[in-house]
Amino acid sequence: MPPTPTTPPPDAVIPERHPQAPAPGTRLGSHYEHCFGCGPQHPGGLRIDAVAGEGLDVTAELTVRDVHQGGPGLAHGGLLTTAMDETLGTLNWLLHAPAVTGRLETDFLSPVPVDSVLHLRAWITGVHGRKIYSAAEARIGGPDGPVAVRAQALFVQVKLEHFTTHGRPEDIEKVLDDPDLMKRARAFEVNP
Ligand SMILES: CCCCCCCC(=O)SCCNC(=O)CCNC(=O)[C@H](O)C(C)(C)COP(=O)(O)OP(=O)(O)OC[C@H]1O[C@@H](n2cnc3c(N)ncnc32)[C@H](O)[C@@H]1OP(=O)(O)O
Repeated sequence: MPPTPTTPPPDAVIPERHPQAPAPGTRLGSHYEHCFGCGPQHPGGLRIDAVAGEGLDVTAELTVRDVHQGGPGLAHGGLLTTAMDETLGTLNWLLHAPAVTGRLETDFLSPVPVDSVLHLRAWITGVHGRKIYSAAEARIGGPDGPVAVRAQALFVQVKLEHFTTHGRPEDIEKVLDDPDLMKRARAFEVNP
């Protein structure tokens, strides 16, 4: 593939897994209960629950449901991009570096019928300053099935202020008022 802004530059590095990264096999759960990508409280959300891999990688599964349709009986492409975005976002946990999507490129290789189980995998391809480069794929029918969707991304590391400055105030306040410290931290992936 030709280089794009999501291709790591030659002097990007592959960092170490953070010493406090979740152990391989750990379910990462939801970072925010109302998140469209992973929140259990979201009625139509994707409820992605990624699992930490051995290295700088994660896996997840997504069952495509009726509410995810674009064409009749087929997954909406934007929805599939969201699944890639969310899975890529969980890589933050392996670096302990809160980061947001700056750029996300998605290739749709084959249609994805409703009721399909997608096997998602995401991995870090390089880090350069605040920029985290990563890639993901979604295989259909099993972890070794054909690749239906492929993505490359550039995430940019941010500070807590990114969320507290820009988020709708009532939602930020609700999170900050939560007595559960872990929930507060995870909502912003500030101290994963
Ligand atoms: C809590 C986690 C939830 C996880 C959910 C899944 C992930 C998400 O969907 S996050 C939500 C979607 N993303 C966003 O809302 C981000 C919106 N954008 C922004 O806030 C800003 O543009 C942001 C933070 C990405 C970059 O801004 P800023 O911090 O000022 O950095 P900036 O100096 O512009 O860029 C830093 C570097 O990234 C590069 N960069 C930034 N954006 C892009 C881009 N779109 N394409 C290519 N390069 C980019 C810059 O060129 C710069 O490179 P260099 O260091 O070599 O000069």
